[in-house]
Amino acid sequence: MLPLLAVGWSPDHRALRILDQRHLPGAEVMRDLVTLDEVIDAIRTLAVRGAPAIGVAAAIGLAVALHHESEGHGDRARAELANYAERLIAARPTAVNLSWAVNRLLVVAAGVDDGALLAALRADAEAIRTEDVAMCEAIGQFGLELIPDGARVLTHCNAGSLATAGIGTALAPVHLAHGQGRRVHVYADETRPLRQGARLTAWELQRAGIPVTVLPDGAAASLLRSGAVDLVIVGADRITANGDVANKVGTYGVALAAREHGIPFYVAAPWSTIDAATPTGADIEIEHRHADELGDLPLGARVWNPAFDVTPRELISGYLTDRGFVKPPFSGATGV
Ligand SMILES: CSC[C@@H](O)[C@@H](O)C(=O)COP(=O)(O)O
Repeated sequence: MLPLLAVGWSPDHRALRILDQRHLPGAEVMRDLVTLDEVIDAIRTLAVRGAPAIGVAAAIGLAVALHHESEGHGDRARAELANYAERLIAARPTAVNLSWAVNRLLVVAAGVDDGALLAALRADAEAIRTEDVAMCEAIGQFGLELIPDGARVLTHCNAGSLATAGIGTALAPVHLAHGQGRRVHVYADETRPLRQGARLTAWELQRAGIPVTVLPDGAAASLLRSGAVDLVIVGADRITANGDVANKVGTYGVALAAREHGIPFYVAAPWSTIDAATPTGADIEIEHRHADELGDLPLGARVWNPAFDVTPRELISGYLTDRGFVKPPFSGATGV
């Protein structure tokens, strides 16, 4: 089976290449993006999505767009750098990996002269991509102990290969366990309103030959009560200093139900998702999205459509990272 390329470079390294997730599961459409507007639009519309993937996309996209739009002149690129960085960071506010990646490139830029700027940005964007691949692999290796033969795992949203440059975060141990011949069954919450679980997680797991059952979000509590699930693993968009976790809306409800029914609830994320500068989940900016995403509604109906929610640390059994299982507080640590 060919590895999944959700985000990376075009073969000539002149463009950001993404698998446009808006077309999944129906069609596999690869797109090459070169302008800043194209990159921002792809992030906003979830053509590329998932916290680590949008960090990688922003890093490669910034390097590529600056090169393209400054026609390769470092002095012109430097004049645009701060403005491009600000616009990219504003594309989606909740996943810390986006600002983490862009700020990392700004630090690199500050350390080189104009003549070396574009090459240095490209090199660091590539380093962010390869580090993400390695972090996913490490998360998978550390997480293997959670997935014995016959494990039944519930997940919410998509924190797999489609959400990273590698084999995913929450799904990394699942992919590796399956690769070792362990039987594993995944229950994928549909994940309203954009259906990342039904469209993306189910597609990714089927492609890998891993058995998957999709359920409506509203059925997750009953499934957990039924005894059909051994553990829950989800990804994260931001983990604050005290251990609170922002992830796709609906995660909090799953965590509450898991606690009620005595089922372990794990969060898997790379170190770059830990935001030690933000004290608690209450300090996280939660992205709100357009009412259209909720489908047909009576004219004039009011809508509350947060893209993420916060799960408090008390509900989290363990934090699985590329450095192993870690415990809050994370105040001494920083992903940046
Ligand atoms: C490894 S991805 C972790 C999270 O980013 C993921 O669980 C999630 O909430 C993605 O939300 P999305 O709105 O699809 O970008």
